[in-house]
Amino acid sequence: MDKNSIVKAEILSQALPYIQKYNNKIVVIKYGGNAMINEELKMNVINDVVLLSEIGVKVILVHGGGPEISGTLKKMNKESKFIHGLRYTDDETIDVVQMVLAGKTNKDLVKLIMQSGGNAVGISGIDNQLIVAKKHECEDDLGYVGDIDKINPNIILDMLEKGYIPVIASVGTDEEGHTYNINADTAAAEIAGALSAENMILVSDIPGLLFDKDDESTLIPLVHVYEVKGLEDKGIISGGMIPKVECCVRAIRQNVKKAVIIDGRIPHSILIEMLSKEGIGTMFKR
Ligand SMILES: Nc1ncnc2c1ncn2[C@@H]1O[C@H](COP(=O)(O)OP(=O)(O)O)[C@@H](O)[C@H]1O
Ligand SMILES: CC(=O)N[C@@H](CCC(=O)OP(=O)(O)O)C(=O)O
Repeated sequence: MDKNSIVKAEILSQALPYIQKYNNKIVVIKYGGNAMINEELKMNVINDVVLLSEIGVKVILVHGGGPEISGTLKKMNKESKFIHGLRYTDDETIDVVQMVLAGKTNKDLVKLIMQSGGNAVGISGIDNQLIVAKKHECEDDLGYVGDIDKINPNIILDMLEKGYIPVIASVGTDEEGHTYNINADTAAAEIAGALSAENMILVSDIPGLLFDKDDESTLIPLVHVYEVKGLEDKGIISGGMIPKVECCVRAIRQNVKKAVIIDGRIPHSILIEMLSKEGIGTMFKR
């Protein structure tokens, strides 16, 4: 008997309890733009998403695309400005955000899922008023950056029911029809919360939450919600990590059982997180 076959069978059999645990359960995966840059890694992430869907997990893919938005703005000679991890979004920028996120990035991901053998439908938070937004409140005026007022999840449930993987771009709209730029981590957390998801996974290009953001060996594997304030006060959480961590906390507070930040650069990081006892990245717990 080939030794390799035995190892493979062993791995599959160890995954069985996790496959059973997640059967028919909703899992929200947020795929960030920084982990989308390399085509090979992109295919790796997409293959994992399709595999999970094939084994009966109700996967929802919420995506960002920050670097693509910045790249398009740069071609227009417009510099991007971020305040506390959120993009300052003026009239011109919101059009670019909608065009890039709900257009190219969304449809590219749908195409990859189809190529990988899955069934996907791409929508944005504007469709069927999935994400009802309002202007983001803070001391700085960020223009058309939105906070989420309400999630209308029926369209997602209909898609899942029919066996489609919903691929969701993080833009929303208000009653007057203004479009808002929503941080994709925020969109994932509110969607996960509205659907009481079993798990929310934020796929980025960092190992997880680090004690020292410039030293990848300083991973914090587990964070309790009550510890977050202290980490913020010590300045450990900054930039794009601020919305990410806040979203994990919000998801947990809305009864999502587990929220994790994982590294999309590691092949099959989603499967390692979901189907093995080792886990990966930073897990947030109540
Ligand atoms: N404590 C920390 N641990 C890890 N990353 C951190 C930390 N504090 C700030 N960061 C920054 O947050 C970034 C991740 O956020 P972001 O770039 O918005 O990711 P994504 O595009 O995947 O949503 C990292 O690249 C890093 O520069
Ligand atoms: C308000 C705000 O900052 N919105 C983000 C939306 C895209 C996003 O979140 O993309 P990543 O997940 O790739 O960072 C932006 O304009 O970049």
